[in-house]
Amino acid sequence: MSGQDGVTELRSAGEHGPVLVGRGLINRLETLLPELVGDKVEQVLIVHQPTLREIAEDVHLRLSSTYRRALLAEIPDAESGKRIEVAEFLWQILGQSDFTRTDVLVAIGGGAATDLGGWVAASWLRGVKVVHVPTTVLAMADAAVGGKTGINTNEGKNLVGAFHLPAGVICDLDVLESLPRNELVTGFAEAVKIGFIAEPEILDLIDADPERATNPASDEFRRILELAIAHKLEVTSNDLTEQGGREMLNYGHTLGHAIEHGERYQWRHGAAVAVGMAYAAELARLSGRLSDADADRHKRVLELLGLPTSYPAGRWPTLLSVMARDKKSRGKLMRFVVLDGIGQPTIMNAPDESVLFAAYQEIAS
Ligand SMILES: NC(=O)c1ccc[n+]([C@@H]2O[C@H](COP(=O)([O-])OP(=O)(O)OC[C@H]3O[C@@H](n4cnc5c(N)ncnc54)[C@H](O)[C@@H]3O)[C@@H](O)[C@H]2O)c1
Ligand SMILES: O=C(O)C(=O)C[C@@H](O)[C@H](O)[C@H](O)COP(=O)(O)O
Ligand SMILES: [Zn+2]
Repeated sequence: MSGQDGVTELRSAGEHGPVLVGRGLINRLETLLPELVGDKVEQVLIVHQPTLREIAEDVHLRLSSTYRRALLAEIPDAESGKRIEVAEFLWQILGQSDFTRTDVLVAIGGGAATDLGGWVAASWLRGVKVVHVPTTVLAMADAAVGGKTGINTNEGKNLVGAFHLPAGVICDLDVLESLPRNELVTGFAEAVKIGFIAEPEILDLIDADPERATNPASDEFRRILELAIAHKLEVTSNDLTEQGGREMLNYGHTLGHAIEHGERYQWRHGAAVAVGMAYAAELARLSGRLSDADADRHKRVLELLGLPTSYPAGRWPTLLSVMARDKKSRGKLMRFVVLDGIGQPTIMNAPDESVLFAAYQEIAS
């Protein structure tokens, strides 16, 4: 899939911009960005997390010579950035600089930064261009791709948002060198998710050598990343607004989001989704859909990576009430993504509360 300069360009049939994967890409942003957004742009707003300050300042310098004005905005880290107050701060900057529909927002950071940046771009003037520069494994493999954007509210995760496709996504593998191991591994959970719902090759690569699979310098890591991106692009280009196939990308998220909410967002999204997948596997196994071997494979692969697969027994009543707010619910009916086999995701409609509880007991610690 790689081009001559070592850059892979992944594209989808729809209006999603290209996803570039390679090295040294951020150092070429002043030439890459105009290729993605055209030549009408006068202003850019670069939004970044505190951990990416040095990189963002360098990008700011580069883009200041390309555009009439480059603005730089630092947002609070992680989930504290996905809040309405932070969006208001960015809207204020956009308003005070007369940011127009021909201008572009560049979001640099993990999934929290691309979710917030994407949503501010979606809402400003009802939609300005956004280019994502994801800097975590999770954001490269999942969050920056596919156009889901949003923020949290006190009641739950991502409850406010919009579908807004990026004009491009730039995955510079060099930036992963500074990523702490825990961030790398928890972010990997979303690639594992794609492995279970559609691309078992990802699981085979992890089984064969988990160290190499999670090493951003290895061919295996790049293969996994590109498989995950390509799958997400394909699914979301067929179903941007989650009327059908896209729901499968929510595997492990019904319980996962409830755990994040219950933990006041001190758990990483990927870690919560790992527990959520272990739970969904038990739900499918107890319902006679998934074999014991395939359910056990969830636990094995996740634990090989050092991801959690259990959660305290006493939390069930709260988790159940938060799960009811999941976006897949229809009225009072809860819906879960489960597997009929590896690579065969489907929706389980309105499961009985007794089976939901029984599955939880299988993962309860
Ligand atoms: N829109 C989607 O389709 C989608 C998909 C998956 C997840 N998400 C969202 O993404 C978020 C999780 O993303 P995340 O795991 O990337 O979390 P994150 O954005 O909170 O980043 C995790 C941590 O890593 C730091 N960091 C980022 N890049 C770094 C780097 N290169 N070096 C050192 N530190 C770095 C960040 O500052 C932060 O502290 C959640 O809010 C989740 O809901 C969205
Ligand atoms: O892109 C999607 O669709 C997904 O569900 C990907 C998920 O990994 C991601 O965490 C997403 O933000 C969850 O969406 P939500 O609609 O359940 O908030
Ligand atoms: Zn997710």
